[in-house]
Amino acid sequence: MSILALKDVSKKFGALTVTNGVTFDVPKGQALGIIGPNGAGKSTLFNLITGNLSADAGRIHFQDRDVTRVSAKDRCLSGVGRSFQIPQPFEKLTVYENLLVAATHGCNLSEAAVQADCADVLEQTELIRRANTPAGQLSLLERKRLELARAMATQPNLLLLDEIAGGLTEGECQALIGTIKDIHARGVTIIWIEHVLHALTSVVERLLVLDFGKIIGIGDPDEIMASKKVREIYLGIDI
Ligand SMILES: Nc1ncnc2c1ncn2[C@@H]1O[C@H](COP(=O)(O)OP(=O)(O)OP(=O)(O)O)[C@@H](O)[C@H]1O
Repeated sequence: MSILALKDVSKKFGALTVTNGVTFDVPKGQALGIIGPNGAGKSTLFNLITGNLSADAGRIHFQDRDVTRVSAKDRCLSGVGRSFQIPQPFEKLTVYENLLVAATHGCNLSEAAVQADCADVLEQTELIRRANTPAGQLSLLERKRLELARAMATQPNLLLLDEIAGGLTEGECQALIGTIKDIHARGVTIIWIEHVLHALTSVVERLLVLDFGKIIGIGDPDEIMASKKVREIYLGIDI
C-alpha cells in the first residue's frame, strides 16, 4: 500500500519548468532517496509534497486522501513532517522549547501528551543531554539532530529529509545515519534528498533520480547508480 502518490505533477516558475510531469509512489514504510544535479528540482518537489508550493498540474495523494489543494499546515497535521536544508531553529530557545513549538503547532496531541512526546523525541535523536541548551549554542551535528527532532516532534508518518548530512565529518555522518536508521526501523516512511551518496545508499531501499524536473530513473539503488544514463547525467562520467 502506498502512503504517498504523485501523478503527473508539474510546477513552473515563470517560463522555467522545475517539476515536469512527475509520477511516482512510495510504499508505506519504505525509505526512498532522491538525487539529482543542483537545480534539478529536488527541493521544489519536497515543497509540492508538503504544500509549501502548490502544483500547477497533477494530483498528490497522501494516505489515500487527495491533498493537492490542502494547506501545508493541514498536511503537517495529517502526518507529513520535514527537515529543511538550512536549519533555522529559534536560537534563543532551548532544544526542548524548540521541540515544544514544533509539536504544539505541528500535531494534534494534547498539552500533556506533547511534553511526553518531546521527551521521547529527545531520546530518539540523542539530544536529551542538550535539552536545556539554547539552540544557538549547538554544534553542527547537534543542529542537524535538532532539525530532525523538530520534524519528528510533529509525529510524522512520512518524514522528508532535505540534505541533512551535508557538511558533517565522516564520524558525525555515521552517527546521524544511525539515528535515521532507528527512526526508519520504527516504521516511519522516509524520503531523503541527499548529495552525500554513501549516507543515502546506506539507508534507502529505493532511489529516484531527477534531472531538469523529470524522473530519469527510479528503482533499486545499485541498479540506478550503475545505469549509464544516471552516471552520465548525475556523476558527469562520460562512458
Ligand atoms: N521560488 C522560486 N522562484 C523562482 N525560481 C525558483 C524558485 N525556487 C527554485 N527555483 C529555481 O528552480 C530550480 C530548481 O530549484 P530547486 O531548489 O528545487 O533545485 P534542487 O534540485 O533542490 O537544487 P540543490 O541541489 O541546489 O538544492 C532552480 O533553477 C531554482 O533556481
